[in-house]
Amino acid sequence: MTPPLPASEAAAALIESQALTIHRPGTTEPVLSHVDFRIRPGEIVTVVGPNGSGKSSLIRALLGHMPLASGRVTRRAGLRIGYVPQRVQLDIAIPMTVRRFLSLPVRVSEAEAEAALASTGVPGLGPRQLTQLSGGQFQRVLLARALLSDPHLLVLDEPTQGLDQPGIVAFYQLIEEVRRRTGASVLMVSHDLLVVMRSSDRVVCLNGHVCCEGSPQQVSTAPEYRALFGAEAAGTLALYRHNHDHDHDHDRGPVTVMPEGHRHGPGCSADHGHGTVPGP
Ligand SMILES: Nc1ncnc2c1ncn2[C@@H]1O[C@H](COP(=O)(O)OP(=O)(O)OP(=O)(O)O)[C@@H](O)[C@H]1O
Repeated sequence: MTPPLPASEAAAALIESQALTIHRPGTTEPVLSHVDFRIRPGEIVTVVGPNGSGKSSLIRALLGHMPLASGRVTRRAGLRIGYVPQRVQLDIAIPMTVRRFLSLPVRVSEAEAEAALASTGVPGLGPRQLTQLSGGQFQRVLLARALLSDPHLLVLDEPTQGLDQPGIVAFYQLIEEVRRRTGASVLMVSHDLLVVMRSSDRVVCLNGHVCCEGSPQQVSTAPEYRALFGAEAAGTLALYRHNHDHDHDHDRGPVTVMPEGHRHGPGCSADHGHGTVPGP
């Protein structure tokens, strides 16, 4: 279990960006403009947005894996991060057992490896080849590996790519359980709009800049979100309301939208209000 933070740091962000701006390599063309972002202890925050909207770039910049054109990223001193990359990047053909994979790059004991696998619902997979795993098993092995460092923050970049609908739902349930058990915050990129709505504390809708941000309920009714996701957004909202009519959180503040003068990316409503969208 991750040790609780001192009270003085309880509300402080684990990672924060201010006016984060990234350019396409070798150009001055912005991939992300003036993004203010923060994740606090214990939160599940999901970043949504169309293909190419800069979601992965934001994650990489927050982790310090990408140079900034301007702005600032602050990570809490001593922050331990468990990273689950996009599945495609680790879909390797070289023979390797799950057990060996879990010891890369830091060697772990047999007991630690088995406990991590058990905690993500795949006990006993240690001797299996990575290439023999199903998509769902592979994602759980990736998550087990990320948990081995006892992270304060789990970062997952489209963790359910290639999974079927029941597999997606089961994976997000596991993420919520991990958060409950370890107290770790979770930052993820996802395309699974409905499941995102159900399992996140906060959703950030990105399209080269922050289009809108707030509780799932707030974002799903925001015009910026609807402009980006169209019919899919409307369907998501209907399902979200249906599933959550017992559990709406009315305490949260209003949706935050960017101040005047921010750049509109393609697909972002050009006439949305600059100011504050009232909460539900
Ligand atoms: N190494 C790179 N060189 C050049 N352009 C890049 C590089 N990495 C990202 N980009 C560009 O930056 C933009 C944002 O890419 P990014 O991968 O962050 O988007 P994304 O929202 O994660 O997309 P997807 O949903 O398709 O994964 C895209 O236009 C992409 O082509």
